[in-house]
Amino acid sequence: MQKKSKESESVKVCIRCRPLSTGEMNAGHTVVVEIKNTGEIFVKRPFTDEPPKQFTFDAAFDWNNSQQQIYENTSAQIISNVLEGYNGTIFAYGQTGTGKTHTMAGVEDDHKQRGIIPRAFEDVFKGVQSDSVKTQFLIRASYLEIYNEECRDLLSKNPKKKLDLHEKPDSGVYVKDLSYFAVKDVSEIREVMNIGQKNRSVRETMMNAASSRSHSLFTITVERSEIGADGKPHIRVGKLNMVDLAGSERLSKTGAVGDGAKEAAKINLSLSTLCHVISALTDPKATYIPYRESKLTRLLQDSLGGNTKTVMIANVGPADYNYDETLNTLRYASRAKNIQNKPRINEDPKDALLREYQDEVQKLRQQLAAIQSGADPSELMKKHGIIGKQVIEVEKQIFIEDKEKMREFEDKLQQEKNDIRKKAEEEKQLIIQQKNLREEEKQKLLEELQKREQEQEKAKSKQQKLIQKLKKMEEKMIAGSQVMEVAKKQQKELMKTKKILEKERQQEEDLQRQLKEKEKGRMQIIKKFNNLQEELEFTNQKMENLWKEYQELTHEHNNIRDDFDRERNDMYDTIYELSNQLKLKNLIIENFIPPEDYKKIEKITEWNDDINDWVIRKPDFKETKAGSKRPQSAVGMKRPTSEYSRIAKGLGDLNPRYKFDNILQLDLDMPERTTEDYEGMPSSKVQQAIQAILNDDDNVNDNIPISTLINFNDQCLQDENEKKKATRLKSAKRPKSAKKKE
Ligand SMILES: Nc1ncnc2c1ncn2[C@@H]1O[C@H](COP(=O)(O)OP(=O)(O)OP(=O)(O)O)[C@@H](O)[C@H]1O
Repeated sequence: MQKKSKESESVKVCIRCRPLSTGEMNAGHTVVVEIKNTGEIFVKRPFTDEPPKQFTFDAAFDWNNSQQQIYENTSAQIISNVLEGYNGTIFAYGQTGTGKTHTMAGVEDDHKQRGIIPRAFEDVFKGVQSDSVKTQFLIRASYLEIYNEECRDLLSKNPKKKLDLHEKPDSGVYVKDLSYFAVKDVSEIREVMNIGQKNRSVRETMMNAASSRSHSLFTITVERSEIGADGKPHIRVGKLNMVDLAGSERLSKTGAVGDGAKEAAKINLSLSTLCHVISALTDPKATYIPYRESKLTRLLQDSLGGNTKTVMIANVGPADYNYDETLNTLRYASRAKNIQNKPRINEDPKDALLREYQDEVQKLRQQLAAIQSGADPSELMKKHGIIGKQVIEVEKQIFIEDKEKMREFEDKLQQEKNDIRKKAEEEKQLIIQQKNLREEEKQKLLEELQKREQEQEKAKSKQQKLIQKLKKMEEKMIAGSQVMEVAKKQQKELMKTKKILEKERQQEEDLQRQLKEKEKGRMQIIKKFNNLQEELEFTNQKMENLWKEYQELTHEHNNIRDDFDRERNDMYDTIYELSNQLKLKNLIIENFIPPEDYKKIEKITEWNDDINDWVIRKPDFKETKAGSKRPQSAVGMKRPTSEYSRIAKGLGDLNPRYKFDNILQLDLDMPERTTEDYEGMPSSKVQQAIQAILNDDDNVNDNIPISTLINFNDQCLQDENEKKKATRLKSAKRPKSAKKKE
């Protein structure tokens, strides 16, 4: 059941401007941004006499404000709301290199430079510690990124795996299969963040040495259980999203190419969808909010126009060359101020993990109590089902009295185990010393003794394991601490004072605004004039003011038109980049995918609105005709066979298609012969030489002169070569090379 709040509240929008970077200073850039502590920001168009543009936000911070001040004034309140059971979102928005990551994560090793996320960790656990001892908490963390319009789990073993978005009517949009880690203290949650950060997609760009190329979302889910007025435990669940968006970047300005350009195009597309969502939410004529057009806006759906308490921190740069981007950020931030959310406490949700957890701990306690009282724990198991089937990794702190009892019980078990061993050893010695027993009898008795000892030890070990398990599970649930009751009260007082101060500051700002309005209106009040001259002067003054106002409005109008032109050009750049990618993909399809395969794929795929992607359509079995049944394998055979093949095989047809198995037989592939056997009678000289070789050595010398023999060798070879040549020319066919497949 979710408690509905009647109040609706606007998204809180704060501005943060970083200092000029060393590079900007060296390049001679000047500061065009001025920030007042009333939440006002003035931006002056460089190299003009135009009056600076002015915007007012809930708060505005410049380079003199510390990370601590930013945290306290933008986020601290949301953390305590989350502990009460509200959903909260803090997100940093702005041009690339303006300090979003610095604001959200900051510098980990430097205590002063830590950003909102690590500071939130400390406040979450402080809040838990300062709560009542009777309140139990379960805290989980998850970390994901949206890279190139794909959701990825930064805590998964495979952080590049694409995850899908799904929606439930009661809990809204969620990421399927996203991992959650239960954490019991600040060091554990910090560890989770560090693991995730190592997996983030970061790249050096012309605007930032370590630019985030993805939107990242760190979520802390806080479940709290308290005993209500009805004496029953009630669970509230608050979810805190901390979002570091990738920065918008003009392709023409950053000169990104290749993967960088592809990333930038996707980043710009999702950010422009965010801007369209903001515009639609604040446009009274809008009938449709384009949440579904990007993964980012789907995940932020509850934070923008939903049931969440939301803070947007718009980051800007101070330098003149970023004037257009700064103005653009401020315009969208200004619109976002008008988004109305309806935050509500999430009470007793169906899928609270803490409840499951409490049930498990309860069962383990009963089991342990049964063991202590000598009852059979297996009876309890039967009664309550298998315990610990779904051990969930969570955190907690045990109640002191239980802790002591548990330690006593553990010590007792260890003592009993030692006694068993000691007793067994004594009995063993007694058996060995018995003289009236035969050796076999002794051996048998010793074996029995050892078996008994092992069984007893096993039973005790089992009990020890049960205690360990219970301890581990209880450690996953954090309980409030009584010691901190006083601190809690002080903190509450502090928050209350802060709220009052904040309210007063806002009232003061409102008054100042009203004063300015009145100043303007004062000139228009009709008053009596003493003479015509006075009336003329007044009218002239009024005309001058109106003319000034008209000029300002004309300027503003021109600037907005320029902005739209610029935005349109950026969109053209993005479209150009996407068209290039499309052309490349078409080229690959046309040249490397057979048209029939392409058609087949096209026929079976469809667009899925839920996951915003193409999917293979599920076959509609009703539409397709019931196909013939797959034939059964012939008895004793490896594959199905038909009557025809049986007959063919029976008639001795060796065609492999009639075989009963799929064994492929390949005969040895012999090379084609290209020589010919010698034919005809050899010449007389050759015959003589052969004869000479066949005869005895002595005879050779007698019948053939040595020169002849020498000549024979040459001549013989010559004859043979010529013959071979002739034969080759006549008969040898050069083997043909394999035909190239078309
Ligand atoms: N308030 C600040 N004080 C000092 N340095 C800052 C401040 N804000 C940002 N920086 C510095 O400016 C640089 C860019 O900041 P960061 O990476 O946070 O920008 P980003 O908006 O997250 O950029 P991208 O969108 O490209 O990821 C970093 O070197 C960071 O340390």
